Amino acid sequence: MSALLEVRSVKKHFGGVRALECIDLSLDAGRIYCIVGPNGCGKSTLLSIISGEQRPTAGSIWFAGKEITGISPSRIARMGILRKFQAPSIFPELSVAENVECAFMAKRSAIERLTTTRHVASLTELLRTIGLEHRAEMLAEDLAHGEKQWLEIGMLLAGDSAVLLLDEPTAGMTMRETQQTVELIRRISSDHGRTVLAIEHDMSFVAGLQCEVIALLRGKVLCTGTYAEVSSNPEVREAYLGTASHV
Ligand SMILES: Nc1ncnc2c1ncn2[C@@H]1O[C@H](COP(=O)(O)OP(=O)(O)OP(=O)(O)O)[C@@H](O)[C@H]1O
Repeated sequence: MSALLEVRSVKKHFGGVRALECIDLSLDAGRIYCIVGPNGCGKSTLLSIISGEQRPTAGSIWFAGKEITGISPSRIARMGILRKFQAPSIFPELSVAENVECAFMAKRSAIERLTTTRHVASLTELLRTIGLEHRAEMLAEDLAHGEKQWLEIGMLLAGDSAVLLLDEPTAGMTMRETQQTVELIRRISSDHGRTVLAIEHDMSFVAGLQCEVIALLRGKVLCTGTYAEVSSNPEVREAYLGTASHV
């Protein structure tokens, strides 16, 4: 089976700063991947190149067998690669259900909008997936921090997404919220078949996902493997505060 998303020999230089050096990645449909690495190693730059916000200095990005290098972020989003930033992009003055409704509206055709029974079923199912069915009528601005993040993930799911790019999805969350986010992302992959590529610093989150981990260091892929494999790699441990006990 060919990969859904491929990063081929991607470099990104900002003047003399070599943010990325010859990155190759191959992501399969429906699987979860986590990028880890110290501050400044190129994690955000890599996500920005995949989502089209930045052009690589060299190399290419391929999605579902087509080259998407240099395509605008909005076209890439319409093709099914959606990015979530740390600060949630939700409509605070709308209810939780209305927020998800907006995401459904953005993708549905006029005829589909008229088939309300099917739509109500999808809305209810989606709210259940993100654990917010009991909050459907609550204003989004009144949600707890973690719930706002789950709502935005739900909005990405409601759109025609094949790949979700998540930028530190558990930043600022309690341990319990982090654990619930692990469960949500695993459901997104197993039940909804979405590919997830997340950047994360919280190693309990990375370990909980039980996914392929990609360790970056100074713009290069240092190693890939399970959390246990990557976290026991001496170079990875060295990169995190010398012998880093938190990896
Ligand atoms: N627009 C830019 N102009 C110049 N240098 C940049 C730019 N964006 C990123 N860099 C540099 O590229 C390198 C990689 O940055 P990047 O933000 O991708 O790292 P990161 O791993 O996401 O870091 P963090 O974990 O702190 O978010 C850093 O040295 C950074 O200073």
